[in-house]
Amino acid sequence: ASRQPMPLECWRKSANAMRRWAVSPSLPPPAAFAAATLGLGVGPPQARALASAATSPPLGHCSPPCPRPRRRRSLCSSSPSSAAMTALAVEEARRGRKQLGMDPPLYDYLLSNVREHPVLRDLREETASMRGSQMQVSPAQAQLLAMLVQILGADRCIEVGVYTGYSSLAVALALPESGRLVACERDERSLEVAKRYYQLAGVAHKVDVKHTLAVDSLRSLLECGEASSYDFAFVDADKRMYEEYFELLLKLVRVGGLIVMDNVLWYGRVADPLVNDPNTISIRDFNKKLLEDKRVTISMVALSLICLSISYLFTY
Ligand SMILES: C[S@@+](CC[C@H](N)C(=O)[O-])C[C@H]1O[C@@H](n2cnc3c(N)ncnc32)[C@H](O)[C@@H]1O
Repeated sequence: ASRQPMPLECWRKSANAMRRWAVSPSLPPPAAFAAATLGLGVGPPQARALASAATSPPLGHCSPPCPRPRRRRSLCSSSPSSAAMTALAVEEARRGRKQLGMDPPLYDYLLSNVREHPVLRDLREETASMRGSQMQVSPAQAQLLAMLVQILGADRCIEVGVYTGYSSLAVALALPESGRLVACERDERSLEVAKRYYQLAGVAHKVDVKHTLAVDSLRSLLECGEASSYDFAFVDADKRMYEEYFELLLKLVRVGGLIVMDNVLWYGRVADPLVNDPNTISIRDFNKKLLEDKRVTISMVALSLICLSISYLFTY
C-alpha cells in the first residue's frame, strides 16, 4: 500500500517522544512505537535502541536549509528511516499486531484468519490513536478468550483491566443473553469508550462496570456472597497485583472454571536475567508460585498457537 509522506510537524512530535523515551528508562514508550516494536517481536532494550536510532530527520525533510550535516545512527544497514518507522508504528497499532516471537508476515497471515466482529474492529481502530493502545489485547487473543468462554458454557465472567473494552467486548459478545460480565477498571476515560462500544454492540445489559480499584471490586463481590459463582476470569491489569488477584479469583471462580492471566511471558522479559524491574520480578515470582500450586491445573501458552490449534479442532 502506498503511504503519504508524514508532515514534518507530526514527524517532529513522534521523533521527540521516541528520543525522550530512548534515553529515559522510567518513561513508557510512545504508544504507537511500542505497538510496532512488540509486533515485530523486538524486546524493550532493542526497542529503546531502535527508538534512539530512528530519530534522525526523515529523508527529504531537512533541506534546504540544513544547519549541520545529518548523521544517521543505525543499528544495522537495513534499519528503516524514521518516517517509515513511525508510519509502520501507526499501521501496526491500527492493525492490532501484537505477538511475541512471530515475524510480521506470519502474524499478518494469522490476523487475516481471525473473525473479528465489526464493532470490535471499529473499537480497535479508534483505540489505535489513543494513549496506551499497545495495551489492548490482539484480535487473535480476544478470539481465543471468546472461544474459551463458549467452550466453558460460561454465564458469569470477570475481567480485571478493561481499558477501552476490546477483550471485555469480545467476552460479552460470546456470552448468552443471560450472561453477566463484571468489568473492573479504574480509569474513567477508558471506560467511557468501553461503555460506548458495549452499547453499539448491543451487549451493555450484560456488562456490570466497576469503576474503582479492581482489588476492591473483587473483595466486595466476595463480601456479597458470590464465592464460587463465576465461570471465567481474565486478568490484564497491574502486574504487581497478580498474586492478590489470583487468590481472590480462586475464591470467586467455581471449581472447573478458568482463570486467564495475560502477559505471563511479559514480552520475553521474564526470561532475561538482566531484566529486574518490579513488574518483571512480580510476574516471574507469580509464574514460579503457580508452577508449584497444586490447587490449579496450569497451561502457559504463546497465545496465537493455542488459538490456531483450537480452531482446527473445531473445524474438523
Ligand atoms: C492492559 S490494559 C487492559 C487492556 C484490555 N484488556 C483490552 O483488551 O483492551 C490494563 C488496564 O488496567 C487498568 N488498571 C490498572 N491497574 C488497575 C487497578 N488497580 N484497578 C483497576 N484497573 C486497573 C488500567 O487503567 C488499564 O486500562
